[in-house]
Amino acid sequence: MGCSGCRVRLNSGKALSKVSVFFTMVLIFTYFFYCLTAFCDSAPRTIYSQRSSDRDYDTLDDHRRVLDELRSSPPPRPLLDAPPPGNRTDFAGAEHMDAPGQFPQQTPDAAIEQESAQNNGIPVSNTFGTKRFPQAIIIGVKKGGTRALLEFLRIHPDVRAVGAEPHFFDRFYDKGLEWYRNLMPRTLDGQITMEKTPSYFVTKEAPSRVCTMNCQTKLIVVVRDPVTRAVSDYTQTLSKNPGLPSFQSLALKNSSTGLIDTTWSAVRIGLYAKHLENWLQYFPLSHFLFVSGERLVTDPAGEMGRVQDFLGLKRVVSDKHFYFNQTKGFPCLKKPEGSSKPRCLGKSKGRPHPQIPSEVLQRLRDFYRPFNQYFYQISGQDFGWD
Ligand SMILES: Nc1ncnc2c1ncn2[C@@H]1O[C@H](COP(=O)(O)OS(=O)(=O)O)[C@@H](OP(=O)(O)O)[C@H]1O
Repeated sequence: MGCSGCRVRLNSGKALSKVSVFFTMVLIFTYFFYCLTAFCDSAPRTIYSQRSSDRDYDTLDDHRRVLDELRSSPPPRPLLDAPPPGNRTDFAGAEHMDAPGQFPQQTPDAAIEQESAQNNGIPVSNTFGTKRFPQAIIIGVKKGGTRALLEFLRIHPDVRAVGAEPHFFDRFYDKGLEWYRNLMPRTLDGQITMEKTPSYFVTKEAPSRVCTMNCQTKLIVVVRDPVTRAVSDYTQTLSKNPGLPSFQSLALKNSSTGLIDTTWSAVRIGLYAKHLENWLQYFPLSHFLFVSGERLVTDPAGEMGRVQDFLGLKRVVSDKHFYFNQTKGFPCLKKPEGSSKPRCLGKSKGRPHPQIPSEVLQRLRDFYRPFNQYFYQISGQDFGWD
């Protein structure tokens, strides 16, 4: 009895081991089948496939890290390797307004990143719309009021603009048009892409280059009395280099003759007619809008009306967006895009100018007069600087 029990146990043991061998074989077969059809993730890989997979993770990590860095820290990094001495504050985000804040002055990358950050962390601008070449560019003039104009325009829901100055058509042209297009914010159909780089107006090659991108581009030039503009330019340089020689010693070739030194950029930039002639070789006058830098201060809404008409936009930006800030001495925005606070431009916009001897200013005024007259003639607008 005892032995027959042993046999039964022996037989059932054999049957069990046969079943387990069968299942093991099935498992091994299935495993190899999956490996052969490349679905097997746990199979040992070749060195190449391991590397490429690591690379995928690295890339993802890199993207995540860069995005995190951009989100967590405001971007103090200068956009472009070497911004020109006269424009550094435009890149570094170094401009601070009198209370309660400042307009964005940051790198293109950061400006683009901020667009997504502004949507409660939902990268709306990264997912919708298309990066397009600008249909309109503020090409000048330096110290004319270009930042104010761009920030006023950015209130408009149909305008999307790069925050910083890309300097593509003067300094970074060799990076190629795709590089430039990539700096642009995404826009939906019907929205206008814009940028401002005031040095384009005085860059010889800029007109042909802009035309190579698109000869239909609309061009906006903010012009200001060239004498005040020169002093403003000098003030900016002086703020970065307190040891700078006096304005008069730079503006005059020699004090006894009173001849103006036209090689000094602060003087040369104010020869608007000369620079405009260069642009008119590539663009008809109808492609230009000349904005008065003076009226942009005294009547921002009026000047913005002209700009919106020129761009074919609905007149959205109006009186109700501005108030005159007595402390700043300039118009400020009641409620700029993405903020609930009223804001003025940074400290480097609208700063006090040093006292310049009146005879030097008069000498400059006399020098500019014929150029101004000629500019009024070509542009068809009298800015009343004389
Ligand atoms: N609303 C408002 N707030 C402050 N400043 C204003 C404003 N509107 C025009 N301006 C004038 O803009 C001048 C600076 O011009 P830009 O922005 O073209 O300068 S830059 O070329 O970008 O450096 C700046 O020149 P300065 O007064 O010499 O600082 C201002 O006079």
